[in-house]
Amino acid sequence: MSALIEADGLTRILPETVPVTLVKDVSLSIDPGEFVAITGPSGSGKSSLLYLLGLLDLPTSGRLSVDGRDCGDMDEAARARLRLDKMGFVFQFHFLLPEFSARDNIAIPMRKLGRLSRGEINDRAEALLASLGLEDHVHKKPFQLSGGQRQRVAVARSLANDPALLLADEPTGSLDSKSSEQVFSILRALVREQGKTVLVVTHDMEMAGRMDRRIHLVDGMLADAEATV
Ligand SMILES: Nc1ncnc2c1ncn2[C@@H]1O[C@H](COP(=O)(O)OP(=O)(O)OP(=O)(O)O)[C@@H](O)[C@H]1O
Repeated sequence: MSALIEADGLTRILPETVPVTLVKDVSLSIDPGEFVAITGPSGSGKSSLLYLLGLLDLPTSGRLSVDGRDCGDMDEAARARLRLDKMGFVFQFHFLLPEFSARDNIAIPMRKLGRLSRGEINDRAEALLASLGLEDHVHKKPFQLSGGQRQRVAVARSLANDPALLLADEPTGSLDSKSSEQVFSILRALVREQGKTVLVVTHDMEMAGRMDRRIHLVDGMLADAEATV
């Protein structure tokens, strides 16, 4: 089986007067269907690494390939296309557009990709919402939803284009324990039942302990990446 993500010596240095090293010499490989936690102390570079792996930021040096494609010589349009086609993102704060309904928020990435008709997009958005227990909230705007419901809409949006890879940055960080558990269960089901690959940045070591593998960072570098499966 070939890896979905392959990083070799990935390094990101901010060119400040005194350069800031966010990520240093990270080499890793993520296989399809893995459920992986990225852990580490505050400021250790977890988000920075996730952004590099998600093609939201560019490494200063090192190589990255996603789905067998070398990202090194891609221009921003090619990176954007690969993101839209293969990746879904969930952040700590939902970043839903406030003036759009839940359904219309989910429709946006599908419209951008341009593969489905308007009717198909609406049907798929409604089906995604129903699959996450939100069938009664299709036409509600974000302010009419609870924090946990909003985050489930954000998960539905991340799944809009049926990505192989889901990248989540503290997806339960702003939720109470019940909603956190609900979102965690959804992510786990995406891996176990749909074979998706899910990478989650988390401070929550108990949650990380329930995932397949932990990638631990200290000062932007890999510490011990131990596997339990
Ligand atoms: N634009 C920036 N300018 C200067 N320093 C930055 C910038 N972005 C990030 N950093 C620094 O880089 C380091 C890594 O940040 P990053 O957000 O990746 O860490 P993290 O492990 O995700 O942290 P947290 O758990 O607190 O969210 C931190 O020390 C941070 O202060």
